[in-house]
Amino acid sequence: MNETYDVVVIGAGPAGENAGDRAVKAGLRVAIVEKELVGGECSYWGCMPSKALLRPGEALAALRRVPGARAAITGEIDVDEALARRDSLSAGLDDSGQVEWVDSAGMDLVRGHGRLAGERTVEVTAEDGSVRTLVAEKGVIIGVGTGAAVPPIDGLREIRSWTNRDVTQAKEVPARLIVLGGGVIGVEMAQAMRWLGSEEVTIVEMADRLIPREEDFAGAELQDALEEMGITVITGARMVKAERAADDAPVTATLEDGRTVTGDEILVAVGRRPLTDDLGLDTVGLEPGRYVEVDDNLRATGVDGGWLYVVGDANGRALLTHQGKYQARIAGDHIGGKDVGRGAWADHTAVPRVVFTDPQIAAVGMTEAEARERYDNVDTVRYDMGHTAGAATTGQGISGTSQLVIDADRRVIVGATFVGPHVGEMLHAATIAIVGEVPLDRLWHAVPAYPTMSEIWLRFLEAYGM
Ligand SMILES: Cc1cc2nc3c(=O)[nH]c(=O)nc-3n(C[C@H](O)[C@H](O)[C@H](O)COP(=O)(O)OP(=O)(O)OC[C@H]3O[C@@H](n4cnc5c(N)ncnc54)[C@H](O)[C@@H]3O)c2cc1C
Ligand SMILES: NC(=O)c1ccc[n+]([C@@H]2O[C@H](COP(=O)([O-])OP(=O)(O)OC[C@H]3O[C@@H](n4cnc5c(N)ncnc54)[C@H](O)[C@@H]3O)[C@@H](O)[C@H]2O)c1
Repeated sequence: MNETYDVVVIGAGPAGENAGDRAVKAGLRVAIVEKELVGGECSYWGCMPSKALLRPGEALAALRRVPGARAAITGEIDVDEALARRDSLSAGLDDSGQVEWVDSAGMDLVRGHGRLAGERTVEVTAEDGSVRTLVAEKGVIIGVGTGAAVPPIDGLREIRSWTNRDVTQAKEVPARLIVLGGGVIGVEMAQAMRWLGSEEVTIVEMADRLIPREEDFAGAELQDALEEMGITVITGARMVKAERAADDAPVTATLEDGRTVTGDEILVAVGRRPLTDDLGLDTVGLEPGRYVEVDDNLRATGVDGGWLYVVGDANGRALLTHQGKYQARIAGDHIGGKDVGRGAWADHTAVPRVVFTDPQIAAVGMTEAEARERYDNVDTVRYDMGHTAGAATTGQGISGTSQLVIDADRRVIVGATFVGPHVGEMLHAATIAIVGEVPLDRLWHAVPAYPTMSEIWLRFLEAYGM
């Protein structure tokens, strides 16, 4: 027999959970389908465990920069305690807390693999093979997320390798780690593993710099910091082969120029693929295995009737928890009949991004290159965080380039990048300035407190001639 709801959400990650929650708050009856752990990738194999693994090293690095305090460091990182903290922050892979939350939010949890079976219909196959059919009178919200992409490198798919799941839940720190991909996961996990005791960490990145989607100075300054702590960074390199003589033997990776790198583990971190291949997309005229294109109300553009929403990683707009949750709130409100204004327009103009390494890279809005494509007159202004009084009082040797990208015709900020310890906490000011299109002449009156690192805002404006 079919079970009828107003809304069926497929995928109980951060995006699906939030979309369902908002739909309930709008008075709708909601079922949420989950095939693995309620909470999704972020809670167990993403944001939370990765930040837990980085934090001890980051805290120690911060203390080492403080003369007088650094003498108090007399030991090493307690790796067992660090891993236990990781376990705690990822709930020991136990989703009972999240299940309780789903319940308290008023959603019905349906365990199993959900698939569309035509318009407004979801079939859920449970682990025991039984199938339930859920009918969604108002609509279906897809929030199925992504999995690690594994490139077609000779041997790589055949040997034992690590994805984000293995590295974030590692029980031991490998002595030698090869990291394929110098994007966000690659650099964060390379630094975490090095801090936690890996003797040799080698990053192999195809592009000519780390974090290639951000400003070039950011990747270069991060590379300097990683190399200084003993990490080998190879950029502009193509891996052509990966092999192990036996499952427990070391892995040897061969690069296109003949160089080889040896490790105990190899982490593959070259991007993601949407989990839309086995989702019944073909039953509603969409192509399986792709990111589903959506409009700013998060409705799939290729589906008539506006009943299918896709939120979070699965629409490929911005593979970030906060952005998925933002979309989810808009989708949940929209399906509940609320006025959502222009919808998820910030996806195009003001996506905040933080790479949680030391130094951090924090960016929002457009890079300089993106802005130059979009606007006729673009100015940039750079300043070194190290020259602020806040950096001097925080510690010794703090430095890092920061930059504003300005649409000179409107005199508003359209992009910002900060490099330095803990600069992620500075990012929201820039996000507000971009979203609010705050004119620079008005910003002049937003006076940063002395002595904070936020004083860089004053220095930016002075450097811009104000
Ligand atoms: C190592 C790592 C670190 C990260 N760090 C950060 C960070 O610091 N900050 C940040 O903002 N982002 C971070 N991210 C990205 C973040 O994890 C994702 O953007 C976020 O999890 C996406 O949320 P989602 O709800 O769209 O998908 P997911 O979290 O992937 O959840 C999707 C859920 O759907 C379920 N599902 C899939 N298919 C089906 C199906 N057919 N039927 C039923 N259920 C299904 C899955 O089991 C999963 O539970 C990180 C990612 C990784 C891998
Ligand atoms: N702090 C955060 O917010 C955070 C942390 C981790 C992950 N994430 C999210 O997860 C997503 C996935 O992370 P990711 O690091 O896997 O992807 P990514 O897109 O950030 O980086 C992948 C990197 O791999 C490189 N690459 C691709 N193919 C390659 C190959 N064959 N050989 C060598 N290098 C290759 C790319 O040039 C790129 O630099 C990110 O885009 C981000 O949105 C966010």
